[in-house]
Amino acid sequence: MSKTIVALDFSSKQEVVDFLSQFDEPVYVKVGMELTYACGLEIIKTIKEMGHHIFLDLKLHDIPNTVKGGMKNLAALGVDIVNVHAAGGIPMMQAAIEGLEEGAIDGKRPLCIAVTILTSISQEIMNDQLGIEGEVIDTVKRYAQNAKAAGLDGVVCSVHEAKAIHEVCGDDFLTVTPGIRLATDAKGDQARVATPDFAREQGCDYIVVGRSITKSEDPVKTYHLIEDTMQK
Ligand SMILES: O=C(O)c1cc(=O)[nH]c(=O)n1[C@@H]1O[C@H](COP(=O)(O)O)[C@@H](O)[C@H]1O
Repeated sequence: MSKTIVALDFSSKQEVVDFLSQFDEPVYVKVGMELTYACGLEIIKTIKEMGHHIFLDLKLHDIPNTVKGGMKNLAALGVDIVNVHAAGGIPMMQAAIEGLEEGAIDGKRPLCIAVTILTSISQEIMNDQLGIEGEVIDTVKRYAQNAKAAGLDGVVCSVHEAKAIHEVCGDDFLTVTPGIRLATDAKGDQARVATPDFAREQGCDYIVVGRSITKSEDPVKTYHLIEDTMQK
């Protein structure tokens, strides 16, 4: 199974089809709000028909009853992973699982993971703007433990927290890590970044890579370079 999830942050179906047509193997892709708001959930069907795995990244964050209803409907799409914000609290995350179980096709629900502290959030932003005291790693660990207590399958975190999360939540608890940059890439809007090499060393289960692949001159070649690094 591929360990690289490619973020399809595009605004049209044509861009998605053109991008994926370059690959002659199944790719694990992430469909987020940009693509969903442009194309609707119909795009899931298109990507599934092309044979790819899908992480549907809609980051649900609302009261438990609303998240439960939302997840019940998402479960019917047959995607592989969905997510919520851990900041919604344990009852909201439990409701997400209940909704997924109710809506599951053939009794098999998608994996559900919780976004901890976004990789675009620095230590300073977390302390000074969000008003959360202490170190980022401690908040991320606490959110991960909440996610595990609620019955989720893993978290989204930065590479820098993956090892600590496996230590407190176990090796089976998934760490999905965006904020991936090649050594030559600019950080852009991300704050807590790391290379694929470091992600492998830290034991990340999956890395999420967007612009380093989608905006590269040869996306297929860059994808394989990154995936080979993860599989070393
Ligand atoms: O949930 C996510 O996927 C996510 C969480 C997070 O903390 N940081 C983060 O960057 N992401 C997503 O990961 C992708 C990163 O894109 P690039 O920065 O272009 O590699 C984007 O689609 C983000 O929405």
